[in-house]
Amino acid sequence: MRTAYTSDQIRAAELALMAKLPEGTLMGRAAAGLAAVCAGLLTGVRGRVYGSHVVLLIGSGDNGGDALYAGARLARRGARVVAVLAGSRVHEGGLAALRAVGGRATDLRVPIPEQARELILEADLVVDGLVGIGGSGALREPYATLAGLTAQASGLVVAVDVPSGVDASTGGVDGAAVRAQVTVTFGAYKNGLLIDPGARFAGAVEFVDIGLGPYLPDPGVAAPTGEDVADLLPRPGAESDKYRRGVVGIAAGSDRYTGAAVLAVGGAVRAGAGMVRFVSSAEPVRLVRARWPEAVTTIVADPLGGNPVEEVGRVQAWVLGPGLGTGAEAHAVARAVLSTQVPVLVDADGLTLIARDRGLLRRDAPTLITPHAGELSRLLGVPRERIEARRLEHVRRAAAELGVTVLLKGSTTLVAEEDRPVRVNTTGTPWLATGGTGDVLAGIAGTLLAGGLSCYDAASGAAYVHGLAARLAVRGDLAGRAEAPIAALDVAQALPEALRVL
Ligand SMILES: NC(=O)C1=CN([C@@H]2O[C@H](COP(=O)(O)OP(=O)(O)OC[C@H]3O[C@@H](n4cnc5c(N)ncnc54)[C@H](O)[C@@H]3O)[C@@H](O)[C@H]2O)[C@@H](O)CC1
Ligand SMILES: Nc1ncnc2c1ncn2[C@@H]1O[C@H](COP(=O)(O)OP(=O)(O)O)[C@@H](O)[C@H]1O
Ligand SMILES: [K+]
Repeated sequence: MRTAYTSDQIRAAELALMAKLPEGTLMGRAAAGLAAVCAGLLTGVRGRVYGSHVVLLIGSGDNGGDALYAGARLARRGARVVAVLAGSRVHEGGLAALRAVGGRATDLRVPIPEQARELILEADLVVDGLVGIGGSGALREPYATLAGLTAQASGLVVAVDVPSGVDASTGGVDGAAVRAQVTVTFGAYKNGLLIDPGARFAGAVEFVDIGLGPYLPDPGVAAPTGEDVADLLPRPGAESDKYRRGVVGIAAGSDRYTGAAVLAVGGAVRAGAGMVRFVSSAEPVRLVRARWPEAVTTIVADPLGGNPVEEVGRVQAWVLGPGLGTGAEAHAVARAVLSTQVPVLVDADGLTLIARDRGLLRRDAPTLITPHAGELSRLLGVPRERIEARRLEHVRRAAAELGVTVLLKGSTTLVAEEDRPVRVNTTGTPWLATGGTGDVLAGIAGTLLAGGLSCYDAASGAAYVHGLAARLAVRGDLAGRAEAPIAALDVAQALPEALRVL
């Protein structure tokens, strides 16, 4: 499990560790790690460090100090290093170290942009040491202008600890931020490096151990690794039969929306359900039978004329909602499914139904909801953009207010349950942004619920496997082939291979 922390948590740990070490030890470790990554990158693109042009963007805090000491190390190896001093103060020790080895510093406090512009645009490497975990709020000038210029840099951009402009604790970005190819982070991951929009700005994250581990508190955010997920997933044993492996019920589709049902059933079948029981009206049932003969189907002609799921048979978990519709008949199906005593996953139209009738969520058995930001917006009465800008806050709030497990979809998928760290998914690809992939995800998570996983584990396990399957589908395999668009069914079809390589 990769754990992540807020700035305050990291600062407290750093203070505890620093108290046991001679002054400057941590910054020394940080700068050495930063310089090593930069040297490796420069060697990769230019063949050597010697003679390369390095520009350091230096703010007034210790983040700038790290960059200056790292710059001094690069200068010692023959790099031509210029520090752009953007703050009202500068880390004096770092600046002296840089100057001592021939590094230059331009005092651009007065007329900043022009000179800095050329330096940034033409450098082989720009090192962002404007602000780190001490940053708060939108970047002020001249930092904002400098951060904006990094988007036009022709060379590499490496952020120190966290890209300036990204809120390290939340991943929020208000205004300009440095867009880095690589972020070299010290001591521990910060939440903002894993959660969008911040994660997008961080690029690849390189971790430098400065010895903080024993001083870190319990994390508020955690990203399961492939190994963690493999450990969670149920595997059939010699004694297994289809019922013990888990029967998942899927109440989805309507005469108007048939595809969602086919995709959700496909996700469930391909994720390894013992059995899928599908219940819907005649047309989706016909299509599901044609595409997935493995599913056992039940047609409910009149959901209002009795309990619409009574005839379905025993299931260990339900998936409710994809393509279900939102009228009175769909409501009757939702009420019947949510009245059962087994875990229920609510997605898509099911979420619209519970947004209108919160009473449906009053139940004893566990409930997992899987909204995207638009659906969560209706549930919380918060604008969609605000949810996307502050995912961590809103996924936590939804779990607390609704008393359910929440999987928030989007460019970063998060899973929240009260009193547990928010889980972040690290697989996936922007190619997943295509109609129907969410239905496949619902089917996968339903299978894992039916297999006995908790909502929390089923949701995070499903997100991981779904994202991995999508990556496989996009490339044909994982070995660096070119990418191609995928359709939702491709994700379902790639599930066995994803489970094989996990
Ligand atoms: N504390 C420690 O033990 C260690 C800290 N390290 C480095 O120190 C950093 C934290 O240093 P600091 O606490 O000095 O803080 P920072 O250097 O992150 O930033 C603080 C400075 O930035 C200014 N600032 C804050 N928000 C701003 C905004 N929106 N616009 C413009 N200016 C803004 C503040 O006025 C202050 O001068 C870490 O991110 C890391 O890079 C590392 O050297 C490792 C050890
Ligand atoms: N930019 C993105 N990067 C990565 N994954 C994405 C992105 N956009 C969407 N996704 C993923 O694609 C799926 C889309 O699901 P959803 O929004 O329910 O669409 P649909 O209802 O069409 O199935 C989710 O798993 C979501 O996390
Ligand atoms: K930074």
